[in-house]
Amino acid sequence: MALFLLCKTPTDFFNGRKVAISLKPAPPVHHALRVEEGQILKDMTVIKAAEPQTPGETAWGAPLVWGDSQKSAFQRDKFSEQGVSIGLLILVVGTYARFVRPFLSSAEIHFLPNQMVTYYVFTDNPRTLDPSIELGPLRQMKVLPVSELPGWEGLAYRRMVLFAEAIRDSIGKEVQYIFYADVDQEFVGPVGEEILGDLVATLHPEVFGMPRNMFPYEDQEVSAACVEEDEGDYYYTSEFYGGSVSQMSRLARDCSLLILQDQANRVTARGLEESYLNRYLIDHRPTCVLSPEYNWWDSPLTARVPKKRLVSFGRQCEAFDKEKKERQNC
Ligand SMILES: CC(=O)N[C@H]1[C@@H](OP(=O)(O)OP(=O)(O)OC[C@H]2O[C@@H](n3ccc(=O)[nH]c3=O)[C@H](O)[C@@H]2O)O[C@H](CO)[C@H](O)[C@@H]1O
Ligand SMILES: [Mn+2]
Repeated sequence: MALFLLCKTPTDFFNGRKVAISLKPAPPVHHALRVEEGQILKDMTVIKAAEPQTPGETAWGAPLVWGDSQKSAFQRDKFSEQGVSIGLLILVVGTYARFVRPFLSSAEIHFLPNQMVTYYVFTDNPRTLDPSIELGPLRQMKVLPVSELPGWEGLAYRRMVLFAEAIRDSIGKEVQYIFYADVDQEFVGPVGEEILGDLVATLHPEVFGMPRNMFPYEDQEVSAACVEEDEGDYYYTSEFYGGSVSQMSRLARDCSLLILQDQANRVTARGLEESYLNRYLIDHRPTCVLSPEYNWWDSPLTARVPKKRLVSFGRQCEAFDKEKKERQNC
């Protein structure tokens, strides 16, 4: 069954939206692949089961990081001697305010606990952070007010621009490394210095282990995010990525240009920001690839991992059926 088509032949792969001017939440990958809830395509299960579980390196020689590997332990030792400063960017707008406290509390415990971390909270409502959250001695928080981002549509178009400007104007002068994380997640296991690198991207847990022709890259040729059939090594998640200041500055700037180009042409990539990020990461291969331990949720397609470290509750909810969504207050 051909589940993926070329840029030249736009299809209804993602809900029949050739040109989606009004934005709709991106469908979970198992929906995009037409897998019914709880029912996995038999051949796909075989393909996924046959994949090596914890490869240590990418085809281009970048480390593929599993937190409990020896290489990761070595990397942690190396950095623990020198000390680094890291900025963690989160966006908290509208109803997503409900996620910020659990997110930050979990980051205090698990996210680079022995390093200098500054949380940069982009929010339309700084009061969300009252009363202030108690932070560890090496940690601080900076609130960056954002305005006029009505709904997801405004956010999706403006988010990368916001980051690019903030990195250029302030953040870039204050820290050595910058990570972005979706706020609808929680750290549930240690995330240490093994994640540090120049350009760091995380493998999408539902796509990891699938053959290349199943990757849900953008396929509309009119989109700046379009990926040709012979391109692409991995499909990355948009929920967690990072790198050095210069690399993150370039990533945010270039992705925002791709997004603005599509906006001008009244086109939207079907996977929204994830599509633009994947396009960028094909043109600029990551120097460090994080395994799905660093972006995990439970769904029929999710790869099994030795340890869960960062779990997406937002995407977890999307993977539930209607009844479970109600039970879990999604
Ligand atoms: C908005 C959107 O398309 N979400 C869909 C997208 O999740 P995603 O995980 O790609 O997006 P998301 O809903 O988590 O939004 C990304 C991030 O933007 C911020 N944010 C977003 C919206 C908002 O009203 N306020 C706010 O602060 C927040 O930090 C959030 O974590 O793909 C999922 C499947 O894989 C589901 O289909 C989600 O419904
Ligand atoms: Mn999310």
